Amino acid sequence: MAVTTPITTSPRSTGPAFGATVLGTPRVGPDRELKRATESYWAGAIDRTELERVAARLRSDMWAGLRAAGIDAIPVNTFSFYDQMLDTAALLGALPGRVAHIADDLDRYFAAARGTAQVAPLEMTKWFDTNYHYLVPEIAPHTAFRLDATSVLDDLDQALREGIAARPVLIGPVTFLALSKGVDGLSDPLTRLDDLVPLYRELLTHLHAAGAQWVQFDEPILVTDVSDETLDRAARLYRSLSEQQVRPSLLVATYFGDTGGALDRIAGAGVEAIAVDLVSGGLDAVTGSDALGDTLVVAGVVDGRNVWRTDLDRALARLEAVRAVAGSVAVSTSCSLLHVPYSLAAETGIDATLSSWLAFGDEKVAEVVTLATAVRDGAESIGAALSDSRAAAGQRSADPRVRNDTVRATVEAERRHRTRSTPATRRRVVQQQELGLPLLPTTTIGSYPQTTAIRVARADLRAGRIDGDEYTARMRAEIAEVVRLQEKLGLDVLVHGEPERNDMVQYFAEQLDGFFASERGWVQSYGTRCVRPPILYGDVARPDAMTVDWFRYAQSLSAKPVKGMLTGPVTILAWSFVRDDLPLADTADQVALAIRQETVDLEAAGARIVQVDEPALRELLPLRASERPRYLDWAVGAFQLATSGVADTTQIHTHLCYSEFGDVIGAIVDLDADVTSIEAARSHMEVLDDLESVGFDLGVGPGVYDIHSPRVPSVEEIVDSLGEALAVVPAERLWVNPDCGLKTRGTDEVVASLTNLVAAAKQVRAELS
Ligand SMILES: CN1c2c(nc(N)[nH]c2=O)NC[C@@H]1CNc1ccc(C(=O)N[C@@H](CCC(=O)N[C@@H](CCC(=O)N[C@@H](CCC(=O)O)C(=O)O)C(=O)O)C(=O)O)cc1
Ligand SMILES: N[C@@H](CCS)C(=O)O
Ligand SMILES: [Zn+2]
Repeated sequence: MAVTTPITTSPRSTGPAFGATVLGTPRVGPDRELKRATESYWAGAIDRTELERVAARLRSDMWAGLRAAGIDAIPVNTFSFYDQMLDTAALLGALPGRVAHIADDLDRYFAAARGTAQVAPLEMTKWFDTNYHYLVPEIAPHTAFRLDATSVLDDLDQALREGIAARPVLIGPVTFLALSKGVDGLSDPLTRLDDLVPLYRELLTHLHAAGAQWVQFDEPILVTDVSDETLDRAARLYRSLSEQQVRPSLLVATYFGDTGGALDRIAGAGVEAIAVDLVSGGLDAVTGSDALGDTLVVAGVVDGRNVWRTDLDRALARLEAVRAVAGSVAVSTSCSLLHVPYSLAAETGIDATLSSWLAFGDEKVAEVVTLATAVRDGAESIGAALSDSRAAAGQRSADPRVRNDTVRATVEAERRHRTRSTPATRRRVVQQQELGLPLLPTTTIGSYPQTTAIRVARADLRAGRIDGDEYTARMRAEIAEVVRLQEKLGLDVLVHGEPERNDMVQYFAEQLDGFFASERGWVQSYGTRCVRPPILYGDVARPDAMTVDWFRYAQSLSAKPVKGMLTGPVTILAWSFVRDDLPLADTADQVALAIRQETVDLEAAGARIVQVDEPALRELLPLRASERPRYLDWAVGAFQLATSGVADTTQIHTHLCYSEFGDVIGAIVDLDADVTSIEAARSHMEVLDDLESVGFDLGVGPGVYDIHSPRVPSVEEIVDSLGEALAVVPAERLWVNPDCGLKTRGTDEVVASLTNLVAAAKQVRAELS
């Protein structure tokens, strides 16, 4: 791969021009080395020195790889031991006061991330519309911001010692505060933006003195519907930073959407460079701007969050359009590569044809460099790469695995089946006759602890140490154990525990046509937890039933109803790498049809209740309000298509979690699920008020305790939660369940918590009768 030299005219300030960069990198390690080292550190198996050695090595390898590939401006400080928002809170002296007593800075940091027996962790929530979760900093009126730049400066120092053209990356102050939570009476953390200015100015001074020539401020908040007031504040802030005499050049990075009017405001504030995401949109904002004549535009033409090979012709056309209006242009990924796996080279089970359609992290880096070469030397200089790109695109669109006319015809024929014929209130009556459940029925969300024994069985199967029969026997033993436990605890509606699922999306993707499930394509979801998003490349069909045998076995062990347990179409899409050659709404209907077939098969196998989980319903909600109604329309439609194939007597449950539901409350009603279990413990049941206020009159199970914490809730606490719920929801519609599945918890905590949950339900039932 040709190494690029600077290709552009110099921007205003001192930083050297560059032609090829990425906005950020994965950090967990190609083989999840950081995950293993961090978890070993937590377990006391390695010390801090060893953990830091692993971290330094990962950084060093990443930078060396980027440099060798031809990237001429390398982002640093994109490493994190847990999360970049938490790092920023630490940088600004804004860790919560409740961890201040912990002397060791790393342990203090981990305490804020994970909590300890004494202190609660920070809340965690979705990073924009991705499957990455960040920790939500808490900002009070009196939070005394104080700069602690040790970590950034150490990172920079390591990079410069290794001869890296390093560009430190920081979360921009506007995004940092906009995503923080106001506490102790502070309603809007952004009102404290001016208080951060001196710290960021001081930081620029330190970074400049240490040798940084560029600094990147990540401001993805600017692609959302921010108010004019926020834009004014942002422009003032960057004006104030750019007016500083001695400093590195400033790059403000926007990504995940269209910058709209924010682009001109930030360019006009005097920063030297702006990064724009030209994959999710944004070209019109750039070409329509007359404020970029002196600005280096870092053009994100290589998709940083999906895995398709870049169409080089299309990317070059975009780069040309940018070059026509910008002072200069550099080629980049659309966002950090945090959201894609490290390298296609690690995948051994993928066929060469499919592989030729894809680009993971390493391959995207190579694409950036190729495009930068074309910008510098002309398109003819990358003739071979252009031919390859065109050949792969042609081959992909003609491949028979991509298009399945039977699937398309069936979806077309079934598409109108989106409603259950009988209204929910009448269904409730027949379902109650069928199920005969007590008032306030108790249940769980589906998964029980994924024990080491379960994971080892799966690893043994993969490695050929055991065969399929032995694996089935081990999973059945787990199911039997979980059913026995639930009978003993006295739960009313049982689950099989999901031991056979490596992941609630990947498990289904592995069995559906149209998906490729990677072996090593790990992507960080939060902290040390990773997922392997499947790649959805073709029309989706269900060759065989996916869950029926496990259900049938579980139901054979108990007279109580066992829930059939499925993942819904929206969540399957949200946690996969989706097609870029078919509208998401169409793919959603294909997945929905497969799930519909499964619900019908489960019903035929004796399931009286089928749960279709949609924890990611909120996650895919577009960042711009104007695009939301269209999304909600197809998302709700897909759920309805998936769930309306069963008889009135079959009760459909759904489960929602990981989000604030305010923006999707109407959609939850429209799902028309007979029972909705929903995360509520951390928000003190507020979601129930929201639901009832829009006329929700279906069954609801607000989570009565938070499964994200190891804490065992007392009977009294759960009774109190149920009291809060009963103030809003009539007893006939109220269910009792935890917030979410129990897969990440230990068995002892689960037994103790569910014992209390059942006792609390019984106590409240007795009070009601
Ligand atoms: C509910 N959540 C989910 C999201 N996205 C998903 N796709 N799935 C989800 O469930 N997004 C929102 C949240 C995020 N929450 C979590 C929670 C927990 C995890 C998690 O625990 N991840 C595991 C990996 C899970 C998995 O795939 N397990 C495999 C085994 C994988 C493995 O490590 N194998 C080893 C060999 C065996 C061994 O030694 O254990 C190997 O390959 O080296 C399985 O069970 O078969 C994690 O470890 O991070 C993720 C998101
Ligand atoms: N049924 C799944 C839902 C998680 S959101 C579980 O229990 O893990
Ligand atoms: Zn959940």
